[in-house]
Amino acid sequence: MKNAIEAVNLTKYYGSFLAVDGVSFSVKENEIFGFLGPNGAGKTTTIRMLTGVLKPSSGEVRVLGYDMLNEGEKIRARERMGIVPETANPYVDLTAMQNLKLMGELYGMPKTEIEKRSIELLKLFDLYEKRDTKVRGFSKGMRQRLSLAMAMIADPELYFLDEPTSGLDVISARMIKEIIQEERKNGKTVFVTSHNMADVNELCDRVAIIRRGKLIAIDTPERLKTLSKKHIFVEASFEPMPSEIRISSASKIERKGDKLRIQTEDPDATIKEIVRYAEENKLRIVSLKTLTPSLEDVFVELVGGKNERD
Ligand SMILES: Nc1ncnc2c1ncn2[C@@H]1O[C@H](COP(=O)(O)OP(=O)(O)OP(=O)(O)O)[C@@H](O)[C@H]1O
Repeated sequence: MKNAIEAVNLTKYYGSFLAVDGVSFSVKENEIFGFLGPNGAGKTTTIRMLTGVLKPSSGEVRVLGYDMLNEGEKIRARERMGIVPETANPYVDLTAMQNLKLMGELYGMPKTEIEKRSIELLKLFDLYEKRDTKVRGFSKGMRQRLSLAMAMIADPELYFLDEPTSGLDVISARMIKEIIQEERKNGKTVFVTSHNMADVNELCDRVAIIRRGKLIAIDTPERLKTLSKKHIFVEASFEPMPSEIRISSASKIERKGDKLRIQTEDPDATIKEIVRYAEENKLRIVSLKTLTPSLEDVFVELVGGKNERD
């Protein structure tokens, strides 16, 4: 599979302040790739360099095979991208329909196609009834839905979405996430920044975590969870319940109601020991399960639980 995005040693200084520090990664075609980090970590700066809005201090960016540092190639790449910036900005004095039409014209689409696609998108985002209302009267969720609709007008191959669900009502956030997933099914690639672990966990095939301008981890959500050393527990309950149990691979054993909660860095070894222990002591295992950490646990552990530049 080809790469939709390739960033090599991407670096950005604002004056003497190093905001993005030698970041390298690639995003495969048809992947939903999450870019996760606390406030001020460098997510927006990175997405702006990837989309050609901001020139890197050094490093290389290729998007859809185009060199984003070459002006001519950048224009061709941008024709095939849909972008929702951090502060999404449909014009408030235009209606929803007018904003979509304007965007379609910017992409150079034929008039009849703009009309057809706009109606389709207004319906998809549940904005059709409001098509002739000025955006000034729209809620934040409606504006964000419209912004994504505008990014979708020319049916791009690749989306860049900066915090698309941040601060939205539940219904708008859900709708946006569903449409992102639907677009992936249609073969599209999505690069999405977020500081919301739950969203990233739910949406993304792979996640990069950025901290103080540096990439500190990049993997699937499930594999990232295994990076956590502190938060893996095995819960077991036996009949009869032993008053004491010795498990050499456990780092801590606690009684929790009718279960034993066993903290471990090696759940595989611990589970095998529990089964052996039960057999040797003629105990029946009533339940046995592994509690893996949430992506949030891992995130807090890796980034230290603080916003970057507080
Ligand atoms: N134009 C600028 N001039 C100077 N410093 C800037 C500028 N833009 C961003 N910064 C700083 O660079 C760092 C990274 O900012 P950036 O907006 O990329 O972070 P972020 O991860 O997107 O954060 P947030 O989640 O708050 O949007 C921050 O410390 C920010 O204050």
